Amino acid sequence: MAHSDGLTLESIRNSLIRQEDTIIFSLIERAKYPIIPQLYDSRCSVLPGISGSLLENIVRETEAIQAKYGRYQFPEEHAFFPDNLPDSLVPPNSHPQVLHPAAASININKTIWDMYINKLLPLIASKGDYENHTCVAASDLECLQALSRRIHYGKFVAEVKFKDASEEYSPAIQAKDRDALMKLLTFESVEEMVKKRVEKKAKVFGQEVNLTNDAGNGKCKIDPSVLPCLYGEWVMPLTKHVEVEYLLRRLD
Ligand SMILES: C=C(O[C@@H]1C=C(C(=O)O)C=C[C@H]1O)C(=O)O
Repeated sequence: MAHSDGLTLESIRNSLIRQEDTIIFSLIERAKYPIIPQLYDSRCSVLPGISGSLLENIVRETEAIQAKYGRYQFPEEHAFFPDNLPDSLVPPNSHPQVLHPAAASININKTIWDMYINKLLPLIASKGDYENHTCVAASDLECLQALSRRIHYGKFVAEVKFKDASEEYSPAIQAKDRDALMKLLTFESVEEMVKKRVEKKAKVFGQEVNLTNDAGNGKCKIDPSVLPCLYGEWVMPLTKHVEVEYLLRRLD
């Protein structure tokens, strides 16, 4: 069903499908590098007088620049270090506001950061060193932003689902019944398809391309089985967590 804002569940799902490509390509890029423990450890900071890990500092400062130029005016973008971001110099964008204003209070980037560093990275890279730590941090930031955008897209998914069936969602929202909301918004068959598709995409995007053998030589730049695991254990549950959090505030 199309709403006055033009959103449909199908258009939202198409965006999630396209975002899979971004996530998988960014992970393939990140898998070129090792895990450099000093990058993530605040005790190993090489920056005199500055606290926090190198990755934290690079992310915080990159976000400050991007905030100045308007990145966080868009409701699908969420900063990892939202406190004390500079104001945007760019005039507010004129996109119609689709989400309930309470959406702005939902940011689960701390959880996404921990999942990425502690659970996901060890599945795609092993410990080692690489001279240019900043390059690796920039690659981490690409992955983090792609995952964050996808997971917080749950707000849009929830908005459309609510508009499509407000009479079913409203009583569960009023009763603050998280389990009932989770049940209403879950589509297991869609989740199974997502897991199969991301595995296939990792196989296709990660294959060696050469001119003599179209199918590549079976080598893959990233283990494709990581993808259904990443999506099944973290990306989809966290997206649904965002959906529930949004719905709980939808009638405020
Ligand atoms: C995002 C949706 O909501 C839920 C979460 C899904 C996901 O994160 O991919 C898939 C199906 C649903 O269980 C959806 O219905 O498309």
